[in-house]
Amino acid sequence: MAQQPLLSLPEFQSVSTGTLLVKEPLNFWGGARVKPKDTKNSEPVYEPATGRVLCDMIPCGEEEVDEAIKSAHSAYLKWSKLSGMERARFMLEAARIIRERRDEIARAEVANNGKSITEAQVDIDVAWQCIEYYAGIAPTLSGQHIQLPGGSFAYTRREPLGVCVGIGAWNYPFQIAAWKSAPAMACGNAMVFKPSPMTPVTAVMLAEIYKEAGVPDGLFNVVQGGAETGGLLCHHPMVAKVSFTGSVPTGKKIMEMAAKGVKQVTLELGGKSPLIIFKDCELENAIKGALMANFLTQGEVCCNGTRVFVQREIMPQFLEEVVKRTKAIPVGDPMCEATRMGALISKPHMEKVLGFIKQAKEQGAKVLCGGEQFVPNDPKLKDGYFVSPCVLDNCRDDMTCVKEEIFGPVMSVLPFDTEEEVLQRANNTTFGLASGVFTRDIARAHRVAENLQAGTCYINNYNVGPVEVPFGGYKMSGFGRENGQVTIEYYSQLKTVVVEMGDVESIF
Ligand SMILES: NC(=O)c1ccc[n+]([C@@H]2O[C@H](COP(=O)([O-])OP(=O)(O)OC[C@H]3O[C@@H](n4cnc5c(N)ncnc54)[C@H](O)[C@@H]3O)[C@@H](O)[C@H]2O)c1
Ligand SMILES: C[N+](C)(C)CCCC=O
Repeated sequence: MAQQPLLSLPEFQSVSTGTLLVKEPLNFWGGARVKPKDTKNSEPVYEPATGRVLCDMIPCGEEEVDEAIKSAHSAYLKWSKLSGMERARFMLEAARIIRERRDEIARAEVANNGKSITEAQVDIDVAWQCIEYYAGIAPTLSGQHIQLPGGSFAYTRREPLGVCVGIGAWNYPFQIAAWKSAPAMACGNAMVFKPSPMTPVTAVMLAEIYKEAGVPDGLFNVVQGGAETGGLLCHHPMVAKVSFTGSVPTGKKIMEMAAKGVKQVTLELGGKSPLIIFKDCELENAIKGALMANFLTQGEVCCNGTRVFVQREIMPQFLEEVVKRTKAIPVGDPMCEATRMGALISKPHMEKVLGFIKQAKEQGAKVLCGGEQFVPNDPKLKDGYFVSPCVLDNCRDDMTCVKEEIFGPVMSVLPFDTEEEVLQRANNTTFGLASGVFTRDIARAHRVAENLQAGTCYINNYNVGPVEVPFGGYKMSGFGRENGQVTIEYYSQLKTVVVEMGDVESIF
């Protein structure tokens, strides 16, 4: 196994758009970066803001996946024997290192993903907060004592699952790796993580940070690759669980593969979430909420509220203000502090998003602003994948832009008249990840939250995601949860121990 020394993270401090080239191996197991065995299936990875090649993604084959999983298993044997307090100390140290290196990691994330530096910094903050949160939970994991007749008793033990696999999407590369590894590690598991082939750069930085924090070698491993490598992970007999973030079609395949080995699965899938704005809302907040619900990370957010239902009486004021503010969103170099929207993940994805907008116009929607490829003045950004943020009016529920996940900066606005009507329309989807409601009427807010078929309902806000709060879907948006206390149940199993204090009463 060829191993490289740790990459010094501070070298990312000087990264600006168009300057980063990643040459170091991007796999990590056995406590070090590992060079790929075979470079024949390598794929270029692009910097979205410039269209320049940032690095090569070289997929791991069967032998490498097996090495990574065995490395995880040997770490699991040590890690699972530590107390929660001991595990917490390593995790808190990892959180501290991430906090200290926030800007370097954020810059690498921006170069690879294309989102604005302002958002990337928040993502890194959420990552260390998640690790800190689960470090706090690790020492509290405990079982129950149950008294039985005659002095006998039973107790339960919350035990880890073993080697867990994490498979991530490209929109929150570092954060997803933290959301999966933190609860897994708190419960005593080890993890092999596969990032999206489009964003291979930052997960390995997290692996180095865990190593520096002192966790056993092999506790958090990174294998690079796409569908084939993902399949090898899901089928491996030493894997106990797969936690997946990505699209619905891939989620179905993951479930099928995991079913063959009766492995546990968490699926965090896509969405087409409704945001309902009643005429009695505080309009300024509702407008800000609609922008937050649609334009974070260039609209590439699973829980975005992309179907914005506005009560007919306030539609003119809502549209006027939302369009004015959408037009004012600074789109451009994602490394600049003033930028609020960067570049989409890839050229094909940008073309797909523009295709949805074209189709929306053909089906009768009216583009009130944006919806075009945007070429910033800076010559180095001329080949970047920028799209101007778009507001669509005259939308109907049967249009493709209203039914399908676009995963780009496109807000579809739909009028409604009554609460009953809007609830029926909002729930008329196979997705169920998130939802939102703006109203001053407390009773209505809770009634609507109760009746929306989604894993999250935001009242008078949207897309806030504190790590203490569970996150996950209803219907085809998936199952299982990330974040919050409940996620412990998805990374552990309960053993019951029954203790007899008297003699055995046998009927034989
Ligand atoms: N609910 C959430 O938390 C959440 C968060 C982010 C993104 N998403 C969803 O993810 C989608 C966009 O991300 P994407 O394009 O990376 O999704 P994707 O499904 O194409 O890929 C996700 C991951 O699965 C891997 N993969 C693909 N085929 C596989 C297979 N056959 N076996 C094993 N692994 C396989 C990919 O390499 C990648 O790592 C959107 O639908 C979005 O809504 C959901
Ligand atoms: C925007 N949030 C709330 C951070 C969620 C991001 C998770 C998925 O794309």
